[in-house]
Amino acid sequence: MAELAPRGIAFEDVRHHFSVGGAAVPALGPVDLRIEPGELVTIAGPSGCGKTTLLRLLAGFLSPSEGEVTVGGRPVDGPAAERGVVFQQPTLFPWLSVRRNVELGPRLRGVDGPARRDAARRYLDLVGLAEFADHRPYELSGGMQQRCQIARVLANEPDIVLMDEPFGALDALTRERLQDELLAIWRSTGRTILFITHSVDEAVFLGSRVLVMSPRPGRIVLDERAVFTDHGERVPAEEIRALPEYVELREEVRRAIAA
Ligand SMILES: Nc1ncnc2c1ncn2[C@@H]1O[C@H](COP(=O)(O)OP(=O)(O)OP(=O)(O)O)[C@@H](O)[C@H]1O
Repeated sequence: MAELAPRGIAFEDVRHHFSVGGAAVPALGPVDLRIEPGELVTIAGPSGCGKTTLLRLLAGFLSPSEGEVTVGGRPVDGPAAERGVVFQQPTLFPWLSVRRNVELGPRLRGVDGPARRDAARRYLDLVGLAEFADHRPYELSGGMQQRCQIARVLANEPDIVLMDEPFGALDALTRERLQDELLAIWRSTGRTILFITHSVDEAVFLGSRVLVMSPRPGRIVLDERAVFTDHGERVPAEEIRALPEYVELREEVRRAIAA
């Protein structure tokens, strides 16, 4: 097998089961997966197939029942700042301003005041919230709160960003805007991103690589390179979505999910 880049992610023969009423219920696996730094991997699959479980194993919130998850060759043995998680519902502290929410991670890591403020400014700017730095989270719309959460995670300078249906609760227009913003952030930061979605279109539009999982216990049944993110900067989203190869991959993903 080809050598994985130093900060690459590997799932090796990973299985996970949950104990329900004393019985082991298989939720995931076996999964063998290698992700190179800088990939934007989208993961789709039927409800309950184990997408979140896969993400939680990489986040270090769960340990696999069997097999091993490694980053840069080191086993994942708990959460770490190098792996940031963006949840479906923003997890912001309502009593802190937007800026202080974003500064919190760097503050906990002992980053000094000026550097913290710099990081907050840079990432709030990146997600288009610079003007709202002194607002409280509850003064923001759902989409803005989600952008704030993304800035908060990026301010920790994670190598890997794990996103669990981050745009699922947003209206269609906001969602499309955030998709474009995420691609811009990905291009400008070069982060590795794993992005779970229920939307076939979102998976194909965002992914540099698209994975589809089978029904529980989830295995990877489709693993395709997608090139549409390469067009993103030059070609409007609606033109990308009309490309024959885009439509074809969307159908392929849809069929894989339905199989
Ligand atoms: N803590 C738990 N205890 C018992 N079973 C669990 C637990 N967490 C998840 N499961 C089960 O494991 C399976 C996979 O769950 P998971 O949340 O990973 O799926 P998913 O693909 O993310 O689902 P969805 O798309 O609906 O969010 C499901 O059948 C779920 O009921």
